[in-house]
Amino acid sequence: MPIQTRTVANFVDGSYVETGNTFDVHYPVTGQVAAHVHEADAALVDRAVAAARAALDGLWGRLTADERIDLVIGVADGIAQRFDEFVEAEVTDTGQAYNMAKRVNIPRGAANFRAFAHTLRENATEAFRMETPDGQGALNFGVRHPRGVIGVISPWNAPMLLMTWKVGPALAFGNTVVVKPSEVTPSTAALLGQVMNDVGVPAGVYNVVHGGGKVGEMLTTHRGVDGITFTGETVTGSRILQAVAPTLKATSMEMGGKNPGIVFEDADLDLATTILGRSIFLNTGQVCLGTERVYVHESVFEEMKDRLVAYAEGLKPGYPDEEGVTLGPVVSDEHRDKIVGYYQVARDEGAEVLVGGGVPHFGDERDNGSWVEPTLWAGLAHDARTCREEIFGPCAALIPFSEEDEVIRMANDTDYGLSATFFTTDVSRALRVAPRLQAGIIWVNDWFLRDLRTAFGGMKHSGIGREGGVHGLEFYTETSNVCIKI
Ligand SMILES: NC(=O)C1=CN([C@@H]2O[C@H](COP(=O)(O)OP(=O)(O)OC[C@H]3O[C@@H](n4cnc5c(N)ncnc54)[C@H](O)[C@@H]3O)[C@@H](O)[C@H]2O)C=CC1
Ligand SMILES: O=C(O)/C=C/C=C(\O)C(=O)O
Repeated sequence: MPIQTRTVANFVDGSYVETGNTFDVHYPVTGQVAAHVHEADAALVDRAVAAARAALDGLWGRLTADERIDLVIGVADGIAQRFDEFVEAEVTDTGQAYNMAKRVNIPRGAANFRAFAHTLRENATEAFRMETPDGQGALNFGVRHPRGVIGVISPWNAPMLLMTWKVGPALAFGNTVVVKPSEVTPSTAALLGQVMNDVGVPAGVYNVVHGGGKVGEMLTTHRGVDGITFTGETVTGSRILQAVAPTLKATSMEMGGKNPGIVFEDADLDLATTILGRSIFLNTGQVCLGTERVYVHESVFEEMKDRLVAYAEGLKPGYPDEEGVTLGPVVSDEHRDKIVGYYQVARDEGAEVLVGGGVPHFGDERDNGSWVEPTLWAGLAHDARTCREEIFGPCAALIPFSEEDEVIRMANDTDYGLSATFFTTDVSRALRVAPRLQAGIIWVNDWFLRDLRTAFGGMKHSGIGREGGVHGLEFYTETSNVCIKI
């Protein structure tokens, strides 16, 4: 499928800005150039931050909450109106199947604006009446203020979903934003600028600057930025925390994972196979919540092994628009090389390769793309690098266990703590095990079921802070307490 090469510009103060200094984005299916992207420089980042500040102090900051919420809901409608353009941009940047972009990533982009518009409408601040020595009392109540100019730094694996997951609440709660999308997948963030103009969001509320870590750092160190919300790798998050320290910015950090899946002996194995198969291989394993360690009770280990291998063998790699395609490329050659490097590490660590382990050969233009085989291993020690380090590819290690306490210990024995998924038909076990797992999100008998009103974030090296529903208010607003003596 030939694709059209696009030009992707920055979006600052309501207008697209080309800098003339471009870098290329590649279509991972075939390696073709998908876009020429205009990289921002420090002067443009300054302009974006100044525009965001001016909007905050200007019309946007003066809107009533209802007026603002109407505009935020308008953005969701505007995404729906340009649905096909967003799908096309997402598919050509990531190589993911049209089905996935159409059913998951672009609709969630719109939902992220609607959900937080409702959060603001439906949640009051606290109020406490207190006693005073004169017997008259006093009334305390909270007043929320937007935090200010928010720098949004987002990754490439679900570009539209993860970028709007930050922009939706930021705008709903009254902030303005400067977004630095991943340099690998910049197109949907740029297109969203068009929607902002379509629906009448004032200039300067939403800004986008393109580039890699250097441009991200211009935001994290900028004195005009009040908060940084980040999704990406843990090592990048750590760098960002160091960079923000001198200017004392608030941060919200969503980072990497090495998520366990557990199959107890009483699990419904059909269900466990289908859900775990999805959790390991969806989006070619590039989902932060996906499973990379599968612990299976020894009594059903061989059966689950065969079932998951059959699942992997049944995946259909193909073009994004091919009927029934269930596996795409990974996002870039660089990421493919990282995954293939781990495939070698696994072999060096003595893994039995149950399926995959290499790079597929198609005999056509896709051999210039960024493909890897879906891969499962057995025979790895629980503390092998393959079982400890985030790979972020279509792969997982299968590890047997015999006791409940043992598997909880192994599941928690990691630097990360983003998600955990387990399968059991025993309600008592579900209630007993779930609270003992050290993860921000725990699913029982399902995976990636998301209610946007719930807390989302990671423990340990997977994150600092929670977003979602009212939890995002902690980061996107600041509360003053007003105490009135009666
Ligand atoms: N916890 C969560 O909710 C999620 C976490 N992730 C994690 O994201 C990672 C995959 O995304 P990647 O794009 O590879 O992450 P990454 O950390 O390489 O890049 C993320 C963003 O940070 C920017 N960046 C890089 N260096 C920077 C610096 N020094 N200062 C400021 N910005 C900088 C990048 O340009 C990009 O926009 C995985 O580790 C995955 O687990 C992905 C989705 C959700
Ligand atoms: O549902 C969320 O808020 C986060 C979802 C994460 C992904 O879709 C991903 O990492 O691919």
